[in-house]
Amino acid sequence: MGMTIAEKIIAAAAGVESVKPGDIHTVTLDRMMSNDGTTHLTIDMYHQQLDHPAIADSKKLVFIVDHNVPADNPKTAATHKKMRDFAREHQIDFWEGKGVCHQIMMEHYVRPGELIFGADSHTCTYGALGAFGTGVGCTDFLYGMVTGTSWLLVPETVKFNLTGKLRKGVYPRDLMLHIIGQIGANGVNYQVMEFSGEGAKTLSVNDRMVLCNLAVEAGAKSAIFEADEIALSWLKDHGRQPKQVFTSDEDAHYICEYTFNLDDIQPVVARPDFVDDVIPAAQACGTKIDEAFVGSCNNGRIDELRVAARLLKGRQVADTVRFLIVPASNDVYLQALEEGLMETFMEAGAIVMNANCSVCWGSCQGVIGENEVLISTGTRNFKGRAGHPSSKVYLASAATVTASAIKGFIATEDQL
Ligand SMILES: CC(C)[C@H](C(=O)O)[C@@H](O)C(=O)O
Ligand code: SF4
Repeated sequence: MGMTIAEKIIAAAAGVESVKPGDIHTVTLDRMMSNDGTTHLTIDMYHQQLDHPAIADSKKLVFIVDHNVPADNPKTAATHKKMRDFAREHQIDFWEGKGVCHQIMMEHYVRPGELIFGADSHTCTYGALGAFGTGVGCTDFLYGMVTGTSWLLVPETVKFNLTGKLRKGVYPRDLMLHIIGQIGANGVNYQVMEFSGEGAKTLSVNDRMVLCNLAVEAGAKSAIFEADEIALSWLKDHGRQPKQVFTSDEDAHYICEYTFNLDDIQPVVARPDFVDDVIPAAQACGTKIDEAFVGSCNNGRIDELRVAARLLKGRQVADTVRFLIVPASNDVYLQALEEGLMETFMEAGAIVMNANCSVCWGSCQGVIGENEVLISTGTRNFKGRAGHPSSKVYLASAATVTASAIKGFIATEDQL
């Protein structure tokens, strides 16, 4: 029986010839990332429950402060200090205020064929480069930190065959929200979403990140694209070589297969409070909004900033709306500066913030008040995600978010 890309990565990490879904293996981790959401808890466990043993390989560890940065109160300042001190003591790569963890990982670390654990659910993003990334809790992270290994139950793989090409005015974000709407928030629980087909070839690494990143919102253990020439040339541009490039065998086993024709996708929104409550954006048009947000590890890259700038050029953000634009990293920020996008944002009356999770995380910047409505390119829209429990979050593409910020109510770009 052949193997899928994910199975081949796990087999290599386990040092065995082959694996199959349902097997449990001990795997060697290529890289581990943890952010300020939970690293302080891992460090506490390390000191209190393990009596501070040696770290297996600190060169494989990356700590990133991105969720509440700069610190917004003494409690988060203390968690950051704990991370900073620990990273210094153990020579761990440490990033603070330079961008959202997954964006930093993609720009600087991830390589095709790697097995990467992150103490963050959207670690599945790394599949855009043909790596197996998955989110773990603090206990598993700590175990990996001190042993360099972990256990892994080999997941089933689901094939997503993509055909056609997205039409003008339709974005990868619409495609992925549409897919989640179709398969549901539990659609691929503990399974790998493998994207392939001629439609996959029309997607850039940025586009693939949008798809892989949101996979966990359908319950996925991981998500992956084959590291093809598009991924390899992106990697080369970023000064890295693959660890190993894997392709799925002809006779690999898939638990099921779906086909999505990209030509059929239209702009959509996910309604509050469920990511899989997806409807055509046209049906939500007219809903009054208080805040709009372009940013996050899902949708805060240069592509989305360019879309926002294109629509904002010569227009103004509605008086009744706060429009937050937050680059996913400083590299994205610098690129936007170079292209003059920041001027367009400022002239239009948007609020540009430092690279961080911002209101996607909903505990630091831009939180929304009682009964307020946010339209967001963030990852989640459950009750209270962006602020007050009575507030509401619609998820949409950067184009729909920007058009809505200009109009003051949910609108699509063709309505401008
Ligand atoms: C803080 C972190 C553990 C959390 C996650 O795991 O995803 C956050 O990034 C989120 O998006 O909700
Ligand atoms: S941007 Fe949002 S989804 Fe991504 S890591 Fe930050 S809080 Fe989590």
